[in-house]
Amino acid sequence: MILLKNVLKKYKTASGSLTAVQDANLTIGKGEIFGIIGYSGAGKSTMIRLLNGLEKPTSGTVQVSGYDISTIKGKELRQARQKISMIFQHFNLLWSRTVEENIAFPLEIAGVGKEARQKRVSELVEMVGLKGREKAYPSQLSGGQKQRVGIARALANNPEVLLCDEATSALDPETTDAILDLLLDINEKLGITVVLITHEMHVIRKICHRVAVMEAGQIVEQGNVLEVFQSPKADITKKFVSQVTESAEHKESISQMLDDPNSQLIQLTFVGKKAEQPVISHLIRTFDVDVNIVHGNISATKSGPYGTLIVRIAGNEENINKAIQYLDGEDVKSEVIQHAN
Ligand SMILES: Nc1ncnc2c1ncn2[C@@H]1O[C@H](COP(=O)(O)OP(=O)(O)OP(=O)(O)O)[C@@H](O)[C@H]1O
Repeated sequence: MILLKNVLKKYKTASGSLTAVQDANLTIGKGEIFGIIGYSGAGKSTMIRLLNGLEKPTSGTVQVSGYDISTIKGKELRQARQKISMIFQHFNLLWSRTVEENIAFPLEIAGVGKEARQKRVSELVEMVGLKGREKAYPSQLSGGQKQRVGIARALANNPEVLLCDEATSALDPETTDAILDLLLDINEKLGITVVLITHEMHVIRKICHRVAVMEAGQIVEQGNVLEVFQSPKADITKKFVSQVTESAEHKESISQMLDDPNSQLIQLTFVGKKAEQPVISHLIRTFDVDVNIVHGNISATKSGPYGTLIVRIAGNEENINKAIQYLDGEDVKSEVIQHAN
């Protein structure tokens, strides 16, 4: 459905050339929800503009829905763009038009007749949960309702790909979750491919199947969301994962416990069925160690549950090491927590 091959994008700037994306290779399957996460300046917006043809790569290939976006122009590019729709952080609605007129707008542009337009608009209003608000103007809507209009408008012409540009970044946590649930529902009902860019790991955890992590223009890590949560490799990925698993308060209390010379703090990561097995009680019975649970957390991802448990293991060094080896053998990822340098 989407293929990026060796994509390089350089911008010309007053002080020379700036590399915004380099060595980007991605394959996104039909019907997938794929997240691209990175901090500001990582190159996410450039990636999305490469996907909808607003930018051409300096070199490399971008293919979407069977179109070679990196080379096509004019009429062919316009046709391709009808299959690729987009929603935005600040909604980009027409303020002088009502909800139904906003949703009808892309249908008018596509030359859809009045009757068919009305029918489609009412289907879309129903789908995004805006029934009863058809005649309202954007200024009379909450942020979440505005994004619902944005989503309905984006779906009007039955696109194959929906690009979401920080679509929940302007919303409060509860509204964010409601909009993410709507995107999930639409993806399941319509089989539409969703590509979203975000700086929030919560968004990735909640709805994405796979994720690519970007830093300084490069994809530093990509994979199945559950696997990335369980074994983040790049430092930046570890930071993103800790966004959902650790609070600042929790980091502080952990840091105070690290000074005890007779125990080790271990972070255990469980996925799927492992989260339900009696690993800890076995640990205490088999090895001569004491185990104290310091912190526990379990989150749902699109592909199953993911849990972290921080335990303090006390005993002699040999027994602690044996206990850690046992945990590794059980396929539970364990990591000794040390002071950050
Ligand atoms: N049109 C442009 N001309 C010159 N430089 C640009 C242009 N667009 C983006 N850049 C630069 O490319 C780099 C990547 O920017 P990009 O907007 O893709 O990152 P981002 O991850 O989306 O960040 P943000 O969330 O802040 O937009 C940045 O250094 C940015 O300044």
